[in-house]
Amino acid sequence: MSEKKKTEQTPILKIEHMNITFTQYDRGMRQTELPVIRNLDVEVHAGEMVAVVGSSGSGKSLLAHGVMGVLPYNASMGGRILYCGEELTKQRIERLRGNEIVLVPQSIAYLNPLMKIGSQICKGSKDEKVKRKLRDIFARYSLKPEVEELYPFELSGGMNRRILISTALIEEPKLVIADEPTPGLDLKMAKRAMEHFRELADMGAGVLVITHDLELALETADRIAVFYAGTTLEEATVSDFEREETLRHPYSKALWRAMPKNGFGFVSGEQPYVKDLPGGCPFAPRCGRCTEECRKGEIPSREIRGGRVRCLHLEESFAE
Ligand SMILES: Nc1ncnc2c1ncn2[C@@H]1O[C@H](COP(=O)(O)OP(=O)(O)OP(=O)(O)O)[C@@H](O)[C@H]1O
Ligand code: NI
Repeated sequence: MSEKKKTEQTPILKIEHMNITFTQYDRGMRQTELPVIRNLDVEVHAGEMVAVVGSSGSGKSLLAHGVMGVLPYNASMGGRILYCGEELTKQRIERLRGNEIVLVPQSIAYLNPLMKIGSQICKGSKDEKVKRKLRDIFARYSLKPEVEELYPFELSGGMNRRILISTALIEEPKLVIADEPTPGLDLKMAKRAMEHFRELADMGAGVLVITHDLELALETADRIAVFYAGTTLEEATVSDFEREETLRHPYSKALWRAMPKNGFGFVSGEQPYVKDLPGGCPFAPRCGRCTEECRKGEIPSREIRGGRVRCLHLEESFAE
């Protein structure tokens, strides 16, 4: 699909200024607020596969759960989620969840331990069409037909992971959100799963894959949202990742340098825990370009060369 056509269409999913905050009580029963996701924007169009790439604990699963309407009771969410141009209200997501909008959850603990694999995936359906689709999916993921009659505890972790993916993909979803769908899979299976998501996008669905594996994402996705400490620092096309110079944010550039083919570059320091988040840019404490300005207030998201970025130093780095 051409870039132009893409921007003219209403996105399947549009997340605007998403905030997710936990309310906690400390020992003195004092209430504290823990802002885990702040001001996050992401868009997914029909026919597009977007990968949200971020490290552990950055809030990726919460982003998925926020869209699916399954946040824990002590979390509150702000901002707007639009599905096909209309607000995705609680009632609407409850209706669409599991059919038009599917989640591939991060943990295989989401499988029902008391239900045989076959009926679990087909959700009890006896429909011949569903059964045929199940057989196709099994063949694709190298699962023998006998597996249908087994329970999750009888399968290995990697097999259960494939079952989890199959459970979501037996539907004909318009929007797929996959939360770390590949851990525990060998490289061949991981690639097969990503290619399966790619196919769903090519058939017209919007696909949002959440992962920490940038390299795998670059092989299959169209765009990458670089996620760090609860927000997106950059949205770039996959081709922007071919060279360090075409990337916009210093953190994305650091991720680029850390890829094996680019020399395993190392950036010192750690992603801050939400409680200790500095004001301003969350990457500031680790950034070579950081100035006083970066540590003050919110860094606005700006559009530059067809992507988006939150960084104050663009003018000098892109004087070209
Ligand atoms: N119920 C909760 N109460 C308080 N804090 C929570 C709760 N659930 C998650 N968090 C915090 O929110 C942050 C983000 O969690 P989340 O599971 O979304 O991270 P993630 O990016 O998916 O990590 P991983 O790669 O390990 O799956 C973490 O720092 C976690 O401690
Ligand atoms: Ni997670």
